[in-house]
Amino acid sequence: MTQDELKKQVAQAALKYLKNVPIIGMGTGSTVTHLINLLADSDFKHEIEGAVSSSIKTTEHLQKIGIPVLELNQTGDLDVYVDGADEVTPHKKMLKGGGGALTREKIIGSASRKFVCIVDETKAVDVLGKFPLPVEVLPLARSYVARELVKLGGQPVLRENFISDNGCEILDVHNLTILDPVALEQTINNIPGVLTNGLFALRGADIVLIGKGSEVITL
Ligand SMILES: O=C(CO)[C@H](O)[C@H](O)COP(=O)(O)O
Repeated sequence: MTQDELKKQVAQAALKYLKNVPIIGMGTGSTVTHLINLLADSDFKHEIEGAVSSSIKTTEHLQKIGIPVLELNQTGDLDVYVDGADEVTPHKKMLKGGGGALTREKIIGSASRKFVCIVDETKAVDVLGKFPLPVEVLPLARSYVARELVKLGGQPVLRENFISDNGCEILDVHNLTILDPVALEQTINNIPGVLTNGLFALRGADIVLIGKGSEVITL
């Protein structure tokens, strides 16, 4: 199977977590795009009252298939949030933000009782950090934050021609050794000017679905 076929397969397996959930939380990325397409053809789409979306791209896609998009401020905590990841460990810690939606993803994921992470097998790792760690920064703090990230041993690279949905920039940090993802997540978030970083370790996933060969593994 191709990587895209694995993404579609794992998205299919995630559909059942959205059944009988009136207000769903929806992530961002190509795996989630498959999920929204499958949702459009599902027999329970009409039962969904609305969705809280993690990006403008996802909002547009949800609206296109007729699912109303709600603000998190209107809904309170959600039952289920489904999203992809760039890396995930057997302990369900994730590295996310390849698509640049990390801040909203972290907010909605944190405000959800169940975080379902859907990935193809190439994203399953033992140790996080091969994928460059995205750090969303206020533009005026970019250089300062970059220097602080160098002190932590990383090599920050400004994501070219990219402005997040929050009007911020992203530094992709290469070569970090992530021995303690919880500690590093907190350390980076404590740098003034950082909106958030792509480590999802303090609040990892509750369920991880991995598309592997012809099957889907559940952690
Ligand atoms: O964190 C993300 C976006 O900010 C995505 O979940 C992550 O980049 C995985 O994307 P894809 O499903 O396209 O592989």
